[in-house]
Amino acid sequence: MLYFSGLNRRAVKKGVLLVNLGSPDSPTAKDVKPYLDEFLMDERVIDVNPVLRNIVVRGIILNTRPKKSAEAYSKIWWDEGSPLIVISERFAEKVQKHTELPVALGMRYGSNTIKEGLQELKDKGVDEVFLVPLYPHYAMSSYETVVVKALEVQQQDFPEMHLTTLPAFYSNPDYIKILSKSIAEGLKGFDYDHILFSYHGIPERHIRKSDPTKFHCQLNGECCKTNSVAHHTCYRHQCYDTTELVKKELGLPEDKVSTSFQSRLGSDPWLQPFTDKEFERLGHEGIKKLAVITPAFVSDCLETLEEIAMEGKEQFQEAGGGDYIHVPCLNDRDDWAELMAKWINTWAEKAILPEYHIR
Ligand SMILES: C=CC1=C(C)c2cc3[nH]c(cc4nc(cc5[nH]c(cc1n2)c(C)c5CCC(=O)O)C(CCC(=O)O)=C4C)c(C)c3C=C
Ligand SMILES: [Fe+2]
Ligand SMILES: [Fe+2]
Repeated sequence: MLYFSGLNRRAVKKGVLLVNLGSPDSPTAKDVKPYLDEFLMDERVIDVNPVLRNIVVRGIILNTRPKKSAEAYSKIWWDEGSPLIVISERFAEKVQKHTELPVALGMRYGSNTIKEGLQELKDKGVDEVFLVPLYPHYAMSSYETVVVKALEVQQQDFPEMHLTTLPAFYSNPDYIKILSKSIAEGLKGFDYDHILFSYHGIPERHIRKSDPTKFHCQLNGECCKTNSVAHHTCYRHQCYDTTELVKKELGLPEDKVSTSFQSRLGSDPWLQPFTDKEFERLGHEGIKKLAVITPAFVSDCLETLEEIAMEGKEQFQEAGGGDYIHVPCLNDRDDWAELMAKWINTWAEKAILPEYHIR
């Protein structure tokens, strides 16, 4: 479909690039190593000076982590490949059914790169791209690095292209409705004692670095309750907001819901409370039936299928807990693909981005 842009009424062709994190090519240490190298050498993931990052990543982490990670990936790998990649492909195909704009998929790390995704769009004549980082929340190690990489690639290889980016949608009312519906379906028939919302963790330092005011984010929980421009880029605030909005949408009892942060790496202070410690606490406190929700991820992946659905269950039960479920991510649900297409079509027709509320 052709659209006209600006005063000169230049015909532009619009298209969409969905971007997810990426996975290794196979669940072997040989393939996990180069993938982790690219991931952890990203200055927005391990944000220390380049010399130190090289020592920490290549001199320390990559000596042991690939083998351990490969074992974890082996437990969740599908016949078709990495769950994250397969689910993202299925999602992109479904979105394509609901929009006339060409939809391409790229990964931030590993194979199926952002460059390949943009090339696919270019081959279809696209010069106006709607960039969709597949993360509900803003973090420099997830959303921001996708945007920066896409802009770098655009400037270097596709100077004629123009990118518009979908904002973090953690509080978008339509998104919250669909997320809540998926949770309600996942909880059906499970008479829970407690629901834990577990988000991917990040170092506390990242929150301070992303604070444009440089004084708002105090990491004490109180800052997140006062309205601030800092919340556009405060991952902690946005995660708590998603929990609150779902709690409200589903009318969940206040005392049966909590929020925690998983997957920490290294010894720096990371966002707390930690999910694994929460499993122990809840088990010790006599919680018998626990449901875990993982809204930092739109697709199930290593962090949900292995760390939460497998390891988490063991940790909770070892601490005295009983029945345990992990509610799947949105994955390729029809309503989620339709919502993404609605955002895309609204942008294409009216140049309007979806509504979200900063509080
Ligand atoms: C400093 C380390 C890391 C930061 C910061 C980080 C932030 C972050 N990550 C995701 C989403 C995912 N991470 C995944 C895997 C993963 N993450 C890290 C490290 C950091 N992540 C590592 C080392 C790994 C690899 C696996 C391992 O060795 O444990 C995945 C799963 C990928 C898959 O193939 O399934 C996702 C998804 C977000 C959203 C985020 C910041 C908010
Ligand atoms: Fe991660
Ligand atoms: Fe805050």
